[in-house]
Amino acid sequence: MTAVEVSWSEAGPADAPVVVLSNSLGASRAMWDPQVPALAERFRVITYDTRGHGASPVPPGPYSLDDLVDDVLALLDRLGVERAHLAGLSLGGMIGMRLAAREPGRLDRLALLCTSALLGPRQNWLDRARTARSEGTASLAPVVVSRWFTPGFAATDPATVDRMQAMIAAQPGEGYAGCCEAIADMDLLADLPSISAPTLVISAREDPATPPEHQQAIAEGIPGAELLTVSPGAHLANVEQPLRVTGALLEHFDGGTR
Ligand SMILES: O=C(O)CC1=CCC(=O)O1
Repeated sequence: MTAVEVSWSEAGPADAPVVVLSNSLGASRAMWDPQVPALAERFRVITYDTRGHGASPVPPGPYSLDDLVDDVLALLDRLGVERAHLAGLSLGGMIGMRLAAREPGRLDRLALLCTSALLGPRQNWLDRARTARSEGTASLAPVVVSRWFTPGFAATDPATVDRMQAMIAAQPGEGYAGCCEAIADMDLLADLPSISAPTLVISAREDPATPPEHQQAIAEGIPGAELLTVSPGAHLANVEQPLRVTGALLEHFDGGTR
């Protein structure tokens, strides 16, 4: 499939090093709102909506992970950006790993949050895709959002949970389904040893969607990768732990070590 022109925004100085933020399944680029202001003090921050999500085009699925990578590369080309840092959460991290393995020359530093290199069972993703197409994403949103936050966070900040559930329900069924099919057919385990970008892997201890052993496997597979675990936190750890996650991203993209 040819690349689509994804919808994007930018913040920060135009001449600063570029950080691209890649969203999870079911989210728009607004999921990065807790990180953008601080990152934009030092970086040109580019957020975009993965195809099938937010304001991006929704071509008929299935999509492949390589399609989603092609969209990011096309965006960088359109913006005249030769190299960038990239942070991706969940599906965004899968896109980041594949991009890092395929096009190492386009990537400086990589941050992988709450993601996986192999997320089965395949049939579950195909079933979820079918439900998204037949019943819409609103039917999936309550279960999906229950994995995004710990019960403690949901009790103290129900407004954020409601907002995130509405975000999931607003995603087009076809776009969500196409991305589920990309995950169904994804296996990045063989890509990990060839990733040369300095990589920070962020894990959330209470994440039921991509449990910490998935990030452990990624950190063991990518040469020199660093692993940071935050807690409490579930799948959308950047929202539940904004200060911790933003601080870690700033330090990593600045080239520091913890
Ligand atoms: O929605 C989920 O179950 C968790 C998830 C997998 C890939 C992604 O982006 O979110």
